[in-house]
Amino acid sequence: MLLSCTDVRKTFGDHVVLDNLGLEVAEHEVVALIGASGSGKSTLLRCVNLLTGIDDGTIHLDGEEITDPKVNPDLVRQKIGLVFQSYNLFPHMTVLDNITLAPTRVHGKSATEARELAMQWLDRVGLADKAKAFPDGLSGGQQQRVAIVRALVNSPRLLLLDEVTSALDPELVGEVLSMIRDLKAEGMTMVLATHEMGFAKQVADRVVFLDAGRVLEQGPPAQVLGDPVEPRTRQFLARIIEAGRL
Ligand SMILES: Nc1ncnc2c1ncn2[C@@H]1O[C@H](COP(=O)(O)OP(=O)(O)OP(=O)(O)O)[C@@H](O)[C@H]1O
Repeated sequence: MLLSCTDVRKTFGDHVVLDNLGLEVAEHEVVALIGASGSGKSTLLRCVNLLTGIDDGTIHLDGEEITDPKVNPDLVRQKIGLVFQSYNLFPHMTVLDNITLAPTRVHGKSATEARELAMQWLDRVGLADKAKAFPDGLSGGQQQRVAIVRALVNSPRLLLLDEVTSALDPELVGEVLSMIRDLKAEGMTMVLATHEMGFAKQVADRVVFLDAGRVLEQGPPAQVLGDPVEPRTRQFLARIIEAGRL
């Protein structure tokens, strides 16, 4: 397994957000996390990227226990890209500087190497002409693609995507989706949290339903989204259908 979360427990005060959660992700697999607001999807992604510490349990990446306090989080984050709903690009920096900042400042790459890599990626996603632009000169879809490139430039083993299409106007969702499909075709391992069941259906190999910080049900998208076993998954999907999101 590339990623193994075992008995992961995370609390905020007396609120148990991840409750002895187990999740395994194989190399090249794309896993979609679904579940009600507050079920712990974002928290799980943040714990995997070591942005949030866990109270108990372990997380292994490629056989290494990354939750071991002796592990350097910067080295782990080099192997795990995380992209947020709100892009989080630095507004005062150009697209190119946004992408090369972490590789040069944190991960020890030379400026030339980082620039070359960044330009290769921007070229691949059709944004090379935006390298010198500032984020506010880009559409939401372009900004999100830049944010994904920023995560990819370290050649991560695992890409975590937290609601990456949720802030976008519907007509811009397609370009981000198609980038993610291309990454899947190239064998990138991804875990994505989403409220968009169509997105999960289109890109995921496996859908994992989180309920109150636990994995309640998982399986192929057609099974979990089309014919779920657990009553709580059925209830959740019924609400999604009511909201017109399936
Ligand atoms: N830093 C924090 N301090 C206190 N509580 C937090 C913190 N971060 C998250 N929580 C709580 O943890 C719970 C799970 O939040 P999380 O964002 O992981 O859920 P989610 O499934 O991603 O929800 P959504 O679909 O709305 O993004 C929520 O009740 C949230 O209020």
